[in-house]
Amino acid sequence: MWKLIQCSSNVHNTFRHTILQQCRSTRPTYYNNIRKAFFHAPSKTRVSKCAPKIIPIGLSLAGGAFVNVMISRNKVLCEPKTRMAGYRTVSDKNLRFDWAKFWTYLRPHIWYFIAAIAGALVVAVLNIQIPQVMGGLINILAKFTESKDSLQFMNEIKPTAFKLIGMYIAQSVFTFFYITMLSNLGEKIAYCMKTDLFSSILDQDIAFFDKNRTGEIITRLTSDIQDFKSSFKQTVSGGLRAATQILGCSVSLVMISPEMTFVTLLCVPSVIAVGTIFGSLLRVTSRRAQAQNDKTTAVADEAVSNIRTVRAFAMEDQEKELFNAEAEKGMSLSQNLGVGIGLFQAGTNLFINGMVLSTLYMGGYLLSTNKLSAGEVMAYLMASQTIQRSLAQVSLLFGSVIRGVAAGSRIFEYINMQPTMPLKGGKIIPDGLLKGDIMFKNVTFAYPTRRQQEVLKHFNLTVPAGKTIAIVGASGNGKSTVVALLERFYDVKEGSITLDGQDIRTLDPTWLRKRALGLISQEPVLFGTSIIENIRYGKPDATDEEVQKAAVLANADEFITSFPKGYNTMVGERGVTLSGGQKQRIAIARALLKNPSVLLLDEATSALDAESEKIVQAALEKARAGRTVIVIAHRLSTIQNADLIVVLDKGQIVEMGTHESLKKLRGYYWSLTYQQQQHSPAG
Ligand SMILES: Nc1ncnc2c1ncn2[C@@H]1O[C@H](COP(=O)(O)OP(=O)(O)OP(=O)(O)O)[C@@H](O)[C@H]1O
Repeated sequence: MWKLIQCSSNVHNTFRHTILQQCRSTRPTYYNNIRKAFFHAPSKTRVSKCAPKIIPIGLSLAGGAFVNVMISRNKVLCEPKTRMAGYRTVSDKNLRFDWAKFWTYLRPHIWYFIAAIAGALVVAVLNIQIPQVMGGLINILAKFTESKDSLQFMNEIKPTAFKLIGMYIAQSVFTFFYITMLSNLGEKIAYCMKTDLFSSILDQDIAFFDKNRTGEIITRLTSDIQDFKSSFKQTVSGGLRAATQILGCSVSLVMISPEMTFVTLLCVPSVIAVGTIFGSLLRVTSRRAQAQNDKTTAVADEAVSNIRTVRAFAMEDQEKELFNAEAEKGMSLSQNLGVGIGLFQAGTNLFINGMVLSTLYMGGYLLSTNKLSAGEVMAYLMASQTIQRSLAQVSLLFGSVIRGVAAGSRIFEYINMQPTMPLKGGKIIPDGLLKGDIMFKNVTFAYPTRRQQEVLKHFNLTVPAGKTIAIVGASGNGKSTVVALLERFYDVKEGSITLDGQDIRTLDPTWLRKRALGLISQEPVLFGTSIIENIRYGKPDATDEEVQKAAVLANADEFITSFPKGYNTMVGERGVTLSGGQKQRIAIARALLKNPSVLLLDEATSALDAESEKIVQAALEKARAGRTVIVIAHRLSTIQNADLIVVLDKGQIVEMGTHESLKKLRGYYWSLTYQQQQHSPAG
């Protein structure tokens, strides 16, 4: 299957240009159509009005790569397995169950599967034979209804009765065996899928998290995995047993009486046809219901994780209303699904009961004409009842299959997603050689979720190693974006960012974040563990002494050691048991522990009161020594000592200089300082 191409917009522009150039020479007749389609493209992935036919184009890419690209009705597709730097290919129909992927999970545990199948087959064979043995038993009973010779009766019935007991015991043992095997298999597959899913989610671009709500993402990890697992177990165990029993008992039925079997099975094909149509309708409803459940979870997740904001704005009622509305939509979709499944099961029951009645009618008739014995009628009834039970099980499994396939499709959608920015791989500047020279060269950038809004426009900035640069400007002017780009949370649309002369896109992102850069932001996020573990997050292999040294540097050691449990104090969820200033100093210690060459301070003291700000500021002053520092600050009083102050307005640098020179300029910076002096308590 051809894969849909996705790429970041700057890559897309180059790609578009390359396609058009090559198309002009190889497919001149389609050139205009394709050109029109590309230039009307509303987003990077879809081509709105496109060439009427499928047009394959051989495409040579930079670096000697050659791929076949296909412009289909409204999409640009490339060959499966094609890998192009900067592109990600996604399955055209994201929400289809990916059987090939599923096989990669099943394959390593195939022996469990085979063992389970073998066990289930033995059980099924026993289930098929039991009615026949039971029929024999009935025939013996019928024979002795007139005669009162109990000794003879015991002698005749013993072998058949023991055979039956043996079969029942074997049936139990093999049932235990195959269910255990299947359960193990299901757990192993679910474990592998869950870990791959989590890993894929964590590897996604930051833009993915901008687009998708946390609750929706978490649902895939929790209820979708759970649904898939239980559906898999139920379907394989129940389905396998039911299928073999239906097949085996059908053979028995034919052997006992072909005429009766003919009558019984007359209506099966039509039932299968109706079931298939019904099934696809139910699958769609099930997917919708699950998507709606995700939304409901997301609303709850947001409300609960932001409970303080909800409480502070007295928004409990509105949150409840929002949740209720989403839950109601979910309920109505699930109700529709329930009605569908109910209809299906009711129809199946009707069919099954019809089968029993016709069997009795025909059986009675054949018995009266001596074509069948009582035991044979009994065996026939038991076999047809086994089929009946199996069919009932199939109809029950149906709902579970639908839920499982929908859950699996959603899990594979995320597992198959490839981030456009790798997390690892690339150049590393060896320790000791990293200086910390930073340069933004003609950078233009728009967030992936808002492509029309250019947040930085032709932004140029040089930060020499060891210097402190402050970026100031009104809110929403792109200050934090500068930091986000340096951290490579996003890639620039145009231009480049270099560290010691190396484009950061060529550097190993893990090394860049772990070793080169230290970020301290306004809202320090701590994990719900001990203080020492929170600081150690900056360098997992740090010794206790290193942790304490970083805490001393961050002016945090004093307050930490004043706690009864010192560094082992638990901080509570997101650090709720600490004050803002304390949390911030732990975050500083965490960043300093990795000894970064570049320190990024994004409004690190803005959320603090004057007293805490002074302590944190003192910690930051110590931390600055020997590092390149980029400070973003609202309170201009905190950045007066910076070597250079850059004033941003609407994503462009409008002024640059030292505090004194900018004040003399009496421009934007001066007016910002003036406004703050007016509003400060002293002013
Ligand atoms: N993840 C995002 N997705 C889409 N747009 C964003 C995102 N983050 C920020 N923006 C937008 O980018 C613009 C610049 O935001 P940025 O956070 O860089 O401003 P700022 O100058 O740091 O503001 P503040 O001083 O208030 O923190 C704003 O218009 C903002 O709405």
